Amino acid sequence: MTVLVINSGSSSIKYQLFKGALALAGGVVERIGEPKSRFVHRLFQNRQTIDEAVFEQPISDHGEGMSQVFTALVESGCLQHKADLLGIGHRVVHGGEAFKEPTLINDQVLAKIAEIIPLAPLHNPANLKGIQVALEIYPDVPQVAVFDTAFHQTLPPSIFHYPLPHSWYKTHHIRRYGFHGTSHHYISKQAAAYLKQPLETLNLITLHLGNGASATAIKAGKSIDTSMGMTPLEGLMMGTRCGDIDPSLPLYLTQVLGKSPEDLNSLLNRESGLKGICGANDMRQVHALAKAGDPLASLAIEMYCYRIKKYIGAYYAVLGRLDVLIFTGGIGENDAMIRNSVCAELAHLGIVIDHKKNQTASHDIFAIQGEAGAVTVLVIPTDEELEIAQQTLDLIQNQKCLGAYS
Ligand SMILES: Nc1ncnc2c1ncn2[C@@H]1O[C@H](COP(=O)(O)OP(=O)(O)O)[C@@H](O)[C@H]1O
Ligand SMILES: CC(=O)OP(=O)(O)O
Ligand SMILES: [Mg+2]
Repeated sequence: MTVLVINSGSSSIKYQLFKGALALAGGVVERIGEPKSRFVHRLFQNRQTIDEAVFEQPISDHGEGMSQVFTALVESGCLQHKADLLGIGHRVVHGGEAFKEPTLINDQVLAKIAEIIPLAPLHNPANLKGIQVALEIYPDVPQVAVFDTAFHQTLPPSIFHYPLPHSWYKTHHIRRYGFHGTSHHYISKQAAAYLKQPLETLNLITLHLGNGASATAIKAGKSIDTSMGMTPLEGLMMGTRCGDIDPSLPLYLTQVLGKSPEDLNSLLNRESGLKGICGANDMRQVHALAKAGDPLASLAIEMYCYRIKKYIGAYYAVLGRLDVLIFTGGIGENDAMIRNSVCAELAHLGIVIDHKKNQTASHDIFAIQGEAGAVTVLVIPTDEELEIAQQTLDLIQNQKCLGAYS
């Protein structure tokens, strides 16, 4: 029996089909609603892609996209019938304060996710759309929502409150929530298993460095602070998002430069970060520009690493003792130069990198700390889809034990 995991974005659907912990197939439907939609369907064996089909034709909406995914899964022999699916797990970015754990989807849950839309206007409508479409196609298959915010529900009040009028929290739920929780949680468990130590005994800082980027301080297996806030805009510098800035800046942009709320949204979410400084948001391209002598690309890299370093210092202070520092995400997993710059001159905190180990190219976990380092530094490939599949499976099996499904 298999579990399908769906990560539905505003113009894309990413999916993976799992049998236990093994991914059988996966892919992405991109540019939905645009004339040049693209659907890539891959088959996996032992974590390697053994076949890839690319379809380039217009896909008008998420419903059509999801139907094509289902057809491709059946035609490539991954699913004989809908009944082969034990469950469907959906990534939902914002769960507000309502969802502290994976949740079986029903009408009330859908209504609650819709209620949270004002807190995550970029993400939740697309997630909801994916769920609605999957429910139409697979009405009898149990569906589970797994929230990016759930792992951070352990943040203490002194961390999750903003120093703003308290009534705003009461009436408008304005607080810090944190994101990428599925990834931070997954890599912390992977680190504990790799080190053969109970997670509860470890103090960790996890760095998820992808297009979006966030840092989390984890103590006794719980998130105690994280860099993203009410939305995924706060914290580290990202591909196109600014991260921490003076909160007066949007006021200045509105009052002095006449920018509208839509302009601000676009400027801060899509035109800032690496892209804002040097014009490129893909870190590989930023490196290429820097190598070619572009001073703005070098500046962007320097800013990116400095801001991560600052969070490491802050979280070290908060944790009191640091056992493990983890890099993950497309940049964290692949970019030795960024890891090196982030960790440079942190020997006074016990963070020392072995330059040779740091050059390792691997799809598995590897350690990169040097002999002189007291802190274990790990590179861990994240797998949010696998974590969602496992949480979905656990929940459905528990429900079955309770007799909710026959
Ligand atoms: N080999 C590499 N070296 C440096 N950066 C890389 C490499 N591979 C991927 N990246 C970077 O990873 C980022 C995307 O990370 P990813 O985790 O895939 O993002 P997403 O948030 O979309 O899941 C991009 O900036 C990309 O340039
Ligand atoms: C929450 C968030 O920032 O997600 P992503 O990195 O997928 O954009
Ligand atoms: Mg990712």
